[in-house]
Amino acid sequence: MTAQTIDGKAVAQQLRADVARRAALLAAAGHQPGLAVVLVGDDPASQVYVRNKVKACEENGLFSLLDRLPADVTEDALLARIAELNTDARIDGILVQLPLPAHIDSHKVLEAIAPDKDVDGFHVANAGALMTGKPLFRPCTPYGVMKLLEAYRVPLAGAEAVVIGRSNIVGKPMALLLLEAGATVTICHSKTRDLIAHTQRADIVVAAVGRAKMLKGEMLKPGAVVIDVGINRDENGKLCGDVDFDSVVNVASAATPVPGGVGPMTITMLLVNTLEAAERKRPSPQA
Ligand SMILES: Nc1nc2c(c(=O)[nH]1)N[C@@H](CN(C=O)c1ccc(C(=O)N[C@@H](CCC(=O)O)C(=O)O)cc1)CN2
Ligand SMILES: [Mg+2]
Repeated sequence: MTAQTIDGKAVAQQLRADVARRAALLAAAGHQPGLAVVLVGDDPASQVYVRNKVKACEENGLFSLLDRLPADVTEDALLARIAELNTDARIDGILVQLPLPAHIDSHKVLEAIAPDKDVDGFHVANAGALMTGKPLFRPCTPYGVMKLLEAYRVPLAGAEAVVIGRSNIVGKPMALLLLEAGATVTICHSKTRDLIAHTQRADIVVAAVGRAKMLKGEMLKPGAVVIDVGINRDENGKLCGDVDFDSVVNVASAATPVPGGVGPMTITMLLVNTLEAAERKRPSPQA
C-alpha cells in the first residue's frame, strides 16, 4: 500500500476561494475584513509565516496591517499597541506571532487581545469555549487539520485518534476538536511510556511534537491516516516534519507532506477566522 498524499495546498486553495467571495461581499457592504499581525523581533521562520499571512490577506480581499516591533520592545509597549488594535474599527482579528522574546510574558500578551478579535483562539476565554464545545475561534492549525480530515472524508466518529504533543496552540485544541467529532482521543507526550503501543492502535495519528522524522512506519497500524504538524529542519537544513514520510508512506493509507500539508491550512483558517469575525459584526447580504 502506498499512502495517498493529503494535499493541503489544494484544499487551502478551495477554501480561500470561498473566503475571497465572502470578503468581497463584506467589502461591497462597506466593511472589508481586517487582520492585524504583530511581529516582535526578527526570527527568520516567523518572518516567513507572517509574510505568508499578509500575502494571503492581500490575495483574498482582506485588509491587513503588519506591526513589526523590535526584539527589545518592552512588554508594556506591546500591551499598549494591542490595546490600540482592540479598539481599531478597521480590525476584526488580531494575532501576535509566537514565539515572543523571553523577557515578555506570552500569557499576559495573549490575554490582552480582545477575545472577540482573538483569531488564533489562544485567549483563555476562547480556550474555555472550545473545551465546553462552543468555540468562538478554533486555533488555526488544529482547525486546518479538521478541514483536511473532512475534505478526505476520514471517518472520525468512534475512530481511535492519537495526538503526539500537548501544546496549548496545537496538541490540546487538536485533541478537543477530535473529541468533539466523536473520536476516542489519546494525547501522548514526552513522558508517555511505550508510545508505539498507542500509535500502533490508532486510526489517525497527529504528530505535533517538534522532533524531526520521529514518527516511523513501523510505529503505525497499516492503513492509518497520518497528519504531520511538525516544522523542523533535517540534517541537511531541509524543511521536514515530525513524520518520516518515506517510511510512513508504505504503511499509512494517507499522509500530509511537509511542506504542502498542514502549513497552508494554518494560514487559510486564519483568514476564515478573521472573515467570520467580520461577518459576526456585519453579516454580509448573501454569506
Ligand atoms: N500567533 C501564532 N503564532 C504561531 C502559530 C499560530 O498559529 N499563531 N503557528 C506556528 C507557525 N505558523 C503560523 O504562524 C505557521 C507555520 C508554517 C506555515 C506554513 O505555511 N508552512 C509551509 C512551509 C513554509 C516554509 O517554507 O517554511 C508548509 O508547511 O507548507 C504557516 C504558518 C507557530 N507560531
Ligand atoms: Mg473593516
